[in-house]
Amino acid sequence: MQSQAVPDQDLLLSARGLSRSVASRRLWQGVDLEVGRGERLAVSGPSGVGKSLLLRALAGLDALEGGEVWLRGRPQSSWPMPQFRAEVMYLLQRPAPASGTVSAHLAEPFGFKIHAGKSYRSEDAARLLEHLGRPSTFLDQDAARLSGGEAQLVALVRALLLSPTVLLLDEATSALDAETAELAETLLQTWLDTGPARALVFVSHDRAQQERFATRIQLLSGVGA
Ligand SMILES: Nc1ncnc2c1ncn2[C@@H]1O[C@H](COP(=O)(O)OP(=O)(O)OP(=O)(O)O)[C@@H](O)[C@H]1O
Repeated sequence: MQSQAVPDQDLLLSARGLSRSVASRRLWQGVDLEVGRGERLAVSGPSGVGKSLLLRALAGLDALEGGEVWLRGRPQSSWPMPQFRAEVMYLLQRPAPASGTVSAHLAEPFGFKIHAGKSYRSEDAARLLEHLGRPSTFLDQDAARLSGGEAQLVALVRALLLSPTVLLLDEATSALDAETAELAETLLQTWLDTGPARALVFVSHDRAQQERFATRIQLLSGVGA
């Protein structure tokens, strides 16, 4: 896997020499990655090569087998993990089931200790949803009854409200119609442009989305590929 140098002052998330096996099968090794301020890095590769597992490793959701990940130059292993995960957020294709209203679901993480100091404002949620073509009444809907695409929109808004530094999107817009997917891209672009230092890493099987949205594409090759 090749990596393109990001100037030190812009570097947010980096990885060196990552490796991963599942059931004694080596998926990848020696993986280096860098993502800098404002970047939208696409991780590309064939099905089953381990793209999701790479994003999970970057997010600190799986123990690293080899190598290290750094956030703003500080090794993942030295961060309190809840704090690291509050800054490096991973969104998967099928968000975990939610309950209550959409608004209650969006507000929920603001009650977690790690997000103390941040506060939920329903007008912020409504504004983000409006960018995604949803009226403010959407906040009152039953979160358990959302369609797959709507659940993805809510997961995205929930993450953006918490203002992470790096957002890792794993097929996180795959259930959206083409028009709404483009609205999500525009919203993410705005989020990147308006924040202090933010970056995005995403996996998408939609080649057109990858080409139109990525600022850089990094190929993940399996061992022996
Ligand atoms: N927890 C696990 N235990 C064992 N094997 C796993 C586990 N998670 C993933 N795998 C296997 O690791 C390989 C890589 O999975 P992963 O989901 O990362 O691939 P991917 O590149 O994201 O695939 P796709 O493009 O199809 O979504 C697959 O063969 C998968 O079956």
